[in-house]
Amino acid sequence: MSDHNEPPAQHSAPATPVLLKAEQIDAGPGSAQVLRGWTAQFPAGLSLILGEDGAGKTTALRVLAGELAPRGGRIRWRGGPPPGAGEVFWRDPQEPWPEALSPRGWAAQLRTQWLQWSQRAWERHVDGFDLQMHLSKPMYQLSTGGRRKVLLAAALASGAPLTLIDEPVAALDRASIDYLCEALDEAAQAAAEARRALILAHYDRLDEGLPWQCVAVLPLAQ
Ligand SMILES: Nc1ncnc2c1ncn2[C@@H]1O[C@H](COP(=O)(O)OP(=O)(O)OP(=O)(O)O)[C@@H](O)[C@H]1O
Repeated sequence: MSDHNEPPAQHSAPATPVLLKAEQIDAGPGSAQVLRGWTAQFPAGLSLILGEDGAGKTTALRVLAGELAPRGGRIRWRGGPPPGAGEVFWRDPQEPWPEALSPRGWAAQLRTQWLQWSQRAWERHVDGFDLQMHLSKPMYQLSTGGRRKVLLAAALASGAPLTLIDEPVAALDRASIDYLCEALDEAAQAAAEARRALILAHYDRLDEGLPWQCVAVLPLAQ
């Protein structure tokens, strides 16, 4: 980007080698153009896409996940083409759940799908988010916060090379937010060591103590 009036797309430079790059991405849902020339670099460990409501956080995650094709620009993963579906853990929290799928049933599916799935981590997060009593219920019977916690527990247990999480604390109670921050702190270290990228999108930094490797700022009305 050569326009000197444009706000910086990258708030802090990654401290370790870059795993994932978004280069000059133009994209948006439907006919909307939400991202214009979006450029960001994500290293191993924990990173944040930071932006206000409507800034394009979900759009950015969908592009990184390969769910939404950009109209311009490109995604690079480990120096090559974009990550394949088998490398990315991503589920739009707004997406409806299959009828009759329970958290336990979903975890059983994910265990076969993700080589690095940690059953121990899943069970710990189930306890940490107080999900035990909901494990056998269909997802649609859980509250919005309950479904969000299941999604977080699964994302953090997946061990996927690239894990993308949208609006992590939406509809969460205080105790669950505290547990999430502890779990993220631990997951950040594990991801950095295993050279995996864990990327969240949110409107603030959640907890100043979290070891953000990179904070990519999405300005409103790019
Ligand atoms: N299908 C669509 N067609 C047109 N515009 C859309 C569509 N879906 C979303 N938008 C608009 O695109 C903009 C960016 O949406 P996006 O969901 O990526 O932003 P966000 O930062 O995640 O914000 P929020 O947290 O409000 O969802 C918003 O203004 C939204 O209203």
